[in-house]
Amino acid sequence: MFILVNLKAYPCDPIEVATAARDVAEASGVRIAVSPQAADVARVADTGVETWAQHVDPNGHGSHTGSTLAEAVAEAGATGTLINHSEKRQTLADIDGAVRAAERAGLETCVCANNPAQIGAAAALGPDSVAVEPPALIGGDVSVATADPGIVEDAVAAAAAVDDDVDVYCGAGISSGDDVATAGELGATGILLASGVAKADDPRSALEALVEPL
Ligand SMILES: O=C(CO)COP(=O)(O)O
Repeated sequence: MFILVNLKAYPCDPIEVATAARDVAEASGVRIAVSPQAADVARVADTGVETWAQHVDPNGHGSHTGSTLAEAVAEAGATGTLINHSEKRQTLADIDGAVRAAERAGLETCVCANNPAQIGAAAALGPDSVAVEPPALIGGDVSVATADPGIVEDAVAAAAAVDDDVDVYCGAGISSGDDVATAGELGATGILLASGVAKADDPRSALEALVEPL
């Protein structure tokens, strides 16, 4: 399983989380990445942890004030990017453009979606992975894998019907190793989580608990 820790705009110490994630990944052999604010990408990447951007815009270099350039986050050390997170929705055309921009910059891509129908549409754009995250469960205490296992299974089927090569992740409310294991049993090959680590009193212990059953 791939574990992607999205720090969103939470007031955590990104270096504390990044260092813990790097150490837990090394000790467990589980692939773990951290996705900080764009301004923190370089110093998070400097810890040695796999680092993802939270968003990139479809544009390349040019007159695009305020944009997050795929080339810039790649230059800062990111190796992947989320696109169309539930809290950073884009139009279909911009999602397509962002996937292409990320590819040009050599970034791995994960397009987020609310439900299986959107997962199918996202998979058709040819990203490396898609992630189903029901908005109502994001930031809550109940894992998507427990609250709505059918949405994970249906997302896996929707992606496979379009393109077998696109990995399917899931997220929302995931905080324990059991949640991660259950997501895997439903067919997900990775999870996205945020509050379970970014808001934990001890992010290192939270990460150790996540990988424990893997
Ligand atoms: O949005 C998410 C990850 O991208 C999920 O957030 P929570 O883990 O806080 O539910």
